[in-house]
Amino acid sequence: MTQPIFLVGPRGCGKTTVGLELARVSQSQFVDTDHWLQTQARQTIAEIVEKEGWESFRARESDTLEAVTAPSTIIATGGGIILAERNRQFMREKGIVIYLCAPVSTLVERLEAFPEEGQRPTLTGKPISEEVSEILAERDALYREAAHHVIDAAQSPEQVVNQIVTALRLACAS
Ligand SMILES: Nc1ncnc2c1ncn2[C@@H]1O[C@H](COP(=O)(O)OP(=O)(O)OP(=O)(O)O)[C@@H](O)[C@H]1O
Ligand SMILES: O=C(O)C1=C[C@@H](O)[C@@H](O)[C@H](O)C1
Ligand SMILES: [Mg+2]
Repeated sequence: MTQPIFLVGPRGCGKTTVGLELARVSQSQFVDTDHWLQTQARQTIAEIVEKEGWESFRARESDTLEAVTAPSTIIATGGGIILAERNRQFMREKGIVIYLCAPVSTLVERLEAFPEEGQRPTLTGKPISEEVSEILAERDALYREAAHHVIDAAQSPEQVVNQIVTALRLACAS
């Protein structure tokens, strides 16, 4: 399969972790929009947001999505990529979109263990569990709208990868 694969979902659902493993087993390229953008800008997301605001970050993120999209590539996206209709449409048209879906408790547990504040500045100013719950409630429908497949991301990275491989094989066969 040469179409790009886009992994979408909230912070901590495992897009980067699972994407790296999926690229390894499928012998594909891997790119992470958050990492790519921060390398190009030579700034963290927290710095960009502090200096330029969220709107500017979102514009950079949409440009990044288009710049990194290529055949045989697994693309781990930022948690808010689905906010722009342009991005949802672009991903659905150009490749296969996979929503890594996990409950709030799992996301909070992972984010508390690995906060990575430079990449994940607060979105609401609220405590982490409140923020995750509020943001997921706002975005779940958008992740589903963008996705061709919804995968249970509460399992181990290897199990999540296996589910994705199975979903893609089944989709190919049908
Ligand atoms: N399936 C998993 N099982 C257990 N731990 C996981 C799993 N997936 C990710 N993690 C852990 O949770 C943390 C967050 O994962 P990751 O950075 O991959 O999420 P993300 O979806 O890329 O988040 P962001 O949107 O902020 O980039 C990581 O430190 C990782 O070790
Ligand atoms: O959920 C979000 O809106 C974000 C998630 C991260 O991946 C980064 O893209 C950024 O911190 C915004
Ligand atoms: Mg990530």
